[in-house]
Amino acid sequence: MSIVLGPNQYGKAEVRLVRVDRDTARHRITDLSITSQLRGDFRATHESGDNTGVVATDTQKNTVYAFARDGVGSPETFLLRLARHFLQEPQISGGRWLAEQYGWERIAADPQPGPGVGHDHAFVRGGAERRTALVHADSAGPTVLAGLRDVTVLKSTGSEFAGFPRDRYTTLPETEDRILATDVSGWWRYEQSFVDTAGPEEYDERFAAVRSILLATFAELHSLALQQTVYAMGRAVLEAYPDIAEIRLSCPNNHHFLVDLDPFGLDNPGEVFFAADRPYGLIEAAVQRSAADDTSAGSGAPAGSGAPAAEHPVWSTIGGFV
Ligand SMILES: O=c1[nH]c(=O)c2[nH]c(=O)[nH]c2[nH]1
Repeated sequence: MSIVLGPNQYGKAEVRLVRVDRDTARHRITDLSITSQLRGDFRATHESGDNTGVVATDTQKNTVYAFARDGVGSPETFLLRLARHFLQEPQISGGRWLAEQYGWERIAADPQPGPGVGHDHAFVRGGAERRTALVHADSAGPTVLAGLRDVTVLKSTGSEFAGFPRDRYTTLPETEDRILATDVSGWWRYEQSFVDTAGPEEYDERFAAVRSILLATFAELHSLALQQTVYAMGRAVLEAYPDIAEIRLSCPNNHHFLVDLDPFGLDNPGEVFFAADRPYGLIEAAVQRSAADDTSAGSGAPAGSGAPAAEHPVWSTIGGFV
C-alpha cells in the first residue's frame, strides 16, 4: 500500500478588510472578507514539515492589507492583483481568491433624502446581501466569477404552483396565487475577453446590471414554478451579456403558508401567512450556452448538439451551486 498526498491548498480565510476612501470629505467604504488559498508544489511541508516554499498564511493576510493601501478598486480586480502577485513565486502554480463584500448605505442626513444625498461619513449596513467575487488561477490562467448571496426578494402575487403529480403522500393544494419569496444566490463566469479588458468600473457596472436583471425578471415574470423563475433569471442575464458564459443560481423557496382561519370563523383571502423558515424547497440551476455557442476553452460537447458545454473546472472549486 502506498499513500500519497492528494490535491491540497492553503491560505488565510476571511481576512476582514475595511478600506475608507477619504480623498474628499465624502468618504467611501469598502468592506470585504477575503480568502486567499495557494496551490502548487507543497509536498515537502506536508510530508516532512519542510516549509522552504510555504508563503505563510500570515504573509497572505498582510499582503491583502498592504495592497489595500493603494485602493481596492473592484473585488474582482483586487483578487486578480493578489493572484498575479502570489503566482510570481515559482512553487505556486495556482490558487483561489474569494471576496465577499458587505454593503453600506449612507445614512440619510436629510429627513426627505433625494437621490445622491446622504451623510458624508456615516453609514448603515444593508441587509444580509453580499456581493461576491472569485478568481481561480491554474496553468490555463485566471478565471473570474462574480456573484451575489442572499438577496432576499418577495412577490405577494404573480406566482402559481399547480399541475404537479399527486400520490398518497401529496397534501400540498394547488394554488393560482401565492407568495413567492427567496434569497437569490449565484455565480456567473466572465468570458476571457471580458477579463482581458475590464477594469474596476466595468466589473462594478456589470455587477449592478446583472443584479438589476435578476431582480426585474423575478418581479416581472408571472411564475408557474420557482424553477421557471430561476431559469428565466439566468437566461435574461445570458441574453443581455454575450461575455457572460454561464450563470448558476441557488434559490430557497421561502414558503409562506396561508393560515387556516376557519376555526375562528374567518376567511383568509390570501392575506394572513405563516412564514416558515425550514424546511424549505431549494431550487438550483446552471444556465449555460449550448456547446455550439460556447467559445471558452474546454467545451467538450459536439458542436451543434444543443447540449450544454462541458463543465468548466472553476465550478469544482465552488463545491456546489454557491
Ligand atoms: O415553485 C415550486 N417548485 C416546486 O418544485 C415546489 N414543490 C413544492 O412543494 N412547492 C413548490 N414550488
